[in-house]
Amino acid sequence: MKQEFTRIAVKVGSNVLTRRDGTLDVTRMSALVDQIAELHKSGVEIILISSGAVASGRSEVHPQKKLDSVDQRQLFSAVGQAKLINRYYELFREHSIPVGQVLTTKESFGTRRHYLNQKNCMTVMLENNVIPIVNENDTISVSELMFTDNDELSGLIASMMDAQALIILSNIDGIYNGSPADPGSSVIREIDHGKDLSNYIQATKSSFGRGGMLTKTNIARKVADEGITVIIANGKRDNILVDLLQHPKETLCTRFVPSNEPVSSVKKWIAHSEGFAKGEIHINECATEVLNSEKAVSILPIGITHVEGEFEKDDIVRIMDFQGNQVGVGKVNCDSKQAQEAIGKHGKKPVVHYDYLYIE
Ligand SMILES: Nc1ncnc2c1ncn2[C@@H]1O[C@H](COP(=O)(O)OP(=O)(O)O)[C@@H](O)[C@H]1O
Ligand SMILES: N[C@@H](CCC(=O)OP(=O)(O)O)C(=O)O
Repeated sequence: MKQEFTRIAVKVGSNVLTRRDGTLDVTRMSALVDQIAELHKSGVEIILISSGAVASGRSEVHPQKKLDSVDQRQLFSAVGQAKLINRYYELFREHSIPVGQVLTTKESFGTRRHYLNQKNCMTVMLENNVIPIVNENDTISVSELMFTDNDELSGLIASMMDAQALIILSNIDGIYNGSPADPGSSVIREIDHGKDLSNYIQATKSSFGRGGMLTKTNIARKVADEGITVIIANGKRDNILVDLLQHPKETLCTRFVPSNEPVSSVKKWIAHSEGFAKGEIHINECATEVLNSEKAVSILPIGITHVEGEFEKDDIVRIMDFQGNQVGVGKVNCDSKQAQEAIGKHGKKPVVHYDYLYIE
């Protein structure tokens, strides 16, 4: 059967993989592995981003004394990740599919070089028919060095690997147009660009999840803007992955319509690099206007009102409009001192070139 996608990233949330008591749901894992194996055999390249390390480690160790949240996460994930990958290894082996483990950190996306190293690693895995299984390296990612959650990580991976679709599997059928607990609300089937969803999303999240629906929605929108279809669906439903690909119209989920404007690889990296921003470039009203137009424009010194923070050439900065709202992210062409000196001057080189500018 002809499929819409030939390369997909699949993110499986903690809740899909754990039972109510926090133990690893091996039956569910096995069902998902069977589906991934079926798609893999039909020619779809798959990158799996799997949560579940902390949840699966929790039932294995029983600390003598009370641990703080960081210690708990480090201890449980160290034990749980080994258990998780071991399970995947055994389950995929039944289908004669080799898998490889990729543990990453937010910092590993900070420089273009690290980014490309990771991309190369996963590309070579796919070329050799190995399914990459990605998770955050929770043992060394602490507080500000952490991803918001694995939804954020999955967005980065889908974008970096030029996936055609990102499928986020959670314990819910999609984004509801009200409280999911309210019988009157239903799943929004399709979300177009620019639709404001903030009224629908509740702050609640499932018992083992980290970010909740809000991060899922923000990530989904960003990734869809880069031309990648994003699907949020229920990983606990039988055959969900195969159904999503083979019977997309009949399968319940929320689908973010992708933008059809191509985004370059560098811009995709910049789009997800906001967390590494070293400073801010504030622009005036006129520059804000042109930036929001359809034109391809760079940030020139003439449109800059002030510069905040200290940065080096090639660092990531936030672009702020005349009202102080963030409108984009870019890679600077000079350091903060040179940018400062050039403010308001005509005929100078761009501080952020269009090729390295991502407007949100
Ligand atoms: N409008 C909404 N539609 C669907 N789910 C929502 C909505 N608002 C809040 N949620 C909550 O988001 C949860 C899913 O996010 P999360 O707990 O992070 O899951 P995961 O562990 O799969 O990443 C749902 O179980 C639900 O409780
Ligand atoms: N890296 C963590 C994932 C935590 C997380 O983001 O969970 P989720 O919100 O379920 O995707 C783990 O493996 O336990």
